[in-house]
Amino acid sequence: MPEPGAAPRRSPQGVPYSDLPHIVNADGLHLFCRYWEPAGQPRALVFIAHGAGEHCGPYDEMAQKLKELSLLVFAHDHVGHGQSEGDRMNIKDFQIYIRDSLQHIDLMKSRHPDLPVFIVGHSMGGAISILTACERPGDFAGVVLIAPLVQMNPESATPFKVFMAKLLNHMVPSLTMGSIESKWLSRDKRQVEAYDADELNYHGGMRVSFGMQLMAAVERMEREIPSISWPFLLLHGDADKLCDIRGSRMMHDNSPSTDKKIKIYEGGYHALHHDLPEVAESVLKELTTWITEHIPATTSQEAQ
Ligand SMILES: O=C(c1ccc2nc(C3CCCCC3)oc2c1)N1CC(N2CCN(c3ncccn3)CC2)C1
Repeated sequence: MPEPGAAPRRSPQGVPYSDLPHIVNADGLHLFCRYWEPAGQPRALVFIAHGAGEHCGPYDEMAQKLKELSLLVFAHDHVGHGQSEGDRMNIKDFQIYIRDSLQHIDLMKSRHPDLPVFIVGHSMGGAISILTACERPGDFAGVVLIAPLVQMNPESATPFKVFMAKLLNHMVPSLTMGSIESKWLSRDKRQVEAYDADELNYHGGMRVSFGMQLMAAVERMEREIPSISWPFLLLHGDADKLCDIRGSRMMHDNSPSTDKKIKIYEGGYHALHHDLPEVAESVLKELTTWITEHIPATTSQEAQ
């Protein structure tokens, strides 16, 4: 409880968190949450992990589709993103994203103990999803990964550039690197304009220290992939200029999971779920179908 008379904690946009759905993470930071609850009894829980520099608002359309299928969808803005507290798009340890995700997932599981849990993650949110599922390998009915960050692009992250990033991280960690233009992230101009106009997105350059955390997450995933046994669906565009599709191919080919699927979108850009309408529609169809097919039959259904 806040100290008596203390000023209310407010979001970066100045809104008191007492007026916003939120959780407080282990570091005392307020994380803005969104919930899409079906009218009747939910069939499953779905946690959406957004990517770097964005927030969970743009996943509303996806969440509404899942809610229509009686799935209870929930998400939060990661530390330093959107309406949550924290230094903008910066983190001292990537594990914080995973810890906070597990905190939110555990909260929702405590409210719905008998429901299967799924995770959907995009880009860096895909890395968060993978490492979260790796921490609780038996807890998730499935993981859907949309253009996940799994591997660095060998053209952009050359050994020399990685060496320089590590050197700069020791010298000037807050130095910002160049950022990819949003027009290379989606072929739908309206989506690009909406992304660029969204003030809840981070539009600055990526700090070297943040890039190092992403690289550390990539190295962690490389070590984890040979032991991944949970079900997953990978959706990736082969024209992705940010998160190399080779990472998704490597995960699909090298994980021992017996329930894995990869769907490649020819010409697809990074933000597949916000790419051309026919691609975005297909992504929604693929993930909603895959999730509903992976909801275990309930004992009452089995009895029929
Ligand atoms: O999670 C990410 C993201 C951002 C920058 C990244 N840089 C790396 C490299 C850096 C060097 C070390 C290895 C990793 O990985 C990144 C992931 N993103 C980009 C965000 N998406 C959100 C949706 N987008 C969108 N939406 C609508 C219209 C246009 N774009 C595209 C950008 C999420």
